[in-house]
Amino acid sequence: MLNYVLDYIPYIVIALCLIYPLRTIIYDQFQAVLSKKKDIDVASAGGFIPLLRILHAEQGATVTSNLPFENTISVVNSEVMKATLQIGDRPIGLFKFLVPLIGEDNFQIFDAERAARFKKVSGPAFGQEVLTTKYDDMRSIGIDLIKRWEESLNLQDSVIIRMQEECLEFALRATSKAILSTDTPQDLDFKKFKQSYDATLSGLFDKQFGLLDDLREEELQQSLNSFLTTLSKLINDRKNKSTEVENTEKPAYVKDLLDILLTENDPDTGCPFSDEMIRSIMSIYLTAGYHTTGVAIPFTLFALTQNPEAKARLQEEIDEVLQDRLPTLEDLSKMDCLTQVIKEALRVHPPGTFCARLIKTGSVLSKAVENFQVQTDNTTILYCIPLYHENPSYFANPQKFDPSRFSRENIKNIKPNTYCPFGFGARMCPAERLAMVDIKIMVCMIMQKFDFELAMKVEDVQMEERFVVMAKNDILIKLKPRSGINA
Ligand code: HEM
Repeated sequence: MLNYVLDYIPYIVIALCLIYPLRTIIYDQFQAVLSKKKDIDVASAGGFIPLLRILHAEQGATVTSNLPFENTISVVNSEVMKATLQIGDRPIGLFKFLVPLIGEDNFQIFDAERAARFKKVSGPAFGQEVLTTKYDDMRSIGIDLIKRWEESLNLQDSVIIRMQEECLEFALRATSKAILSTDTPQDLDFKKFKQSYDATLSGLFDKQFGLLDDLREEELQQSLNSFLTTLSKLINDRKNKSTEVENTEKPAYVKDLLDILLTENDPDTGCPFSDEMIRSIMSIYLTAGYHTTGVAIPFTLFALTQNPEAKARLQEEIDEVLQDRLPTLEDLSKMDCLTQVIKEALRVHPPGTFCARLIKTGSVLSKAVENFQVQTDNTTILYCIPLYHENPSYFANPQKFDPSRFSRENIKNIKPNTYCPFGFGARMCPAERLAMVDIKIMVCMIMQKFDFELAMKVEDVQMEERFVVMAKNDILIKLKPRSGINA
């Protein structure tokens, strides 16, 4: 045995001599392998949400390192969300990319007190009264779309719809109706308005990552100008109309958001809202309501195509409640199964990526958050919405699409501060009710009129992080006629 080992000694010595001069290179390579995980960034992770998924898997509920922003941590914990419910400040940098669209001084980054004062004034714009007044108009937009699809169906047995694209159109129209009123000018070229808006949002989003070449930069500037000019025209038309109405007899009228901005004082200055601020606020509300609602509808339909039992149950409810008539606002509020399906779809496919709060120096947080390394020292907390929704300690079997989680019996079992498609606390979405009605109108009327199935491979339904999480290749839905209402 000893002889056997001795035979190899010369080889070992030669190998060591060869390796020794290369020791630094080998060490560097070894370090590179070890640190590879640390180098992971948004691009190599495949997006910001996948990056957060990886970092949370490595670091636990609180991620304090390797985030692409300074003084920022990411937390997936209901106690931390609870402790920060009252915090109403956001970090300024987060929405900087939208400044060309919404201006430097914009509601998204109003500090807590200013935002609260504004919300008090604008709150009624999303109340029940406005919803009731606007409901028929919003539903008519849905009916227009459905009629268009039916016309295509007259010529063939089935039709394939780019559902995301179509529902984005619905969402932009419905949100405009809700906040800008029904009397949008006749000469508005809606397609152009939508195109310029889409190009603006997409251009601004990519620009922050340095992804615009000169051609797209030029396109962005043109689209932005076109969008802002049209928006100003809409606002001015309405302003003139308000004066006409004021000069004549004032009808009993429920104020929408634009009415409020045109008639109330800015609580911050005590003077009328400036034209610039009105345009900024309208831009923010449109932007916040458009893509979010527009993607929520196709993702709900997609989830139903993959869950035939839930689909059959919902179909039964729709047929039972509505028989052959159009859904009223009251009908929609009675349809429990519809609400549960949409809530579960928003859990599995939340349009929003993350919420953010700035914990200013001196903010007082409850003791409960001490364990989560949240310093009250000018720190931004990110709350990644999908990570809350897919956490198995909050939602058992989270990958399963199970609308019954939101049934009257089960909903009390959902841990508070874990379900957050519309955000949470002081800066929660002010238009949850409006958004739910918009989604319900479309899902309900589509199911009343059509049988539907997915018209693409499931694996081709891919998420793409834009301003919201969108379907990269759209969601293709095949529609076939079924006996239903005569809209
Ligand atoms: C499915 C549809 C929608 C979803 C999923 C959604 C989601 C969200 C989320 C996650 C936030 C951030 C909340 C936070 O920071 O805690 C937010 C804020 C906001 N949303 Fe929505 N939203 C939807 C529809 C709408 C609509 C239709 C409008 C208006 C017409 C709207 C207006 C706003 C505004 C103005 C804010 C900022 C609130 C603030 O800064 O205090 N959203 N939304």
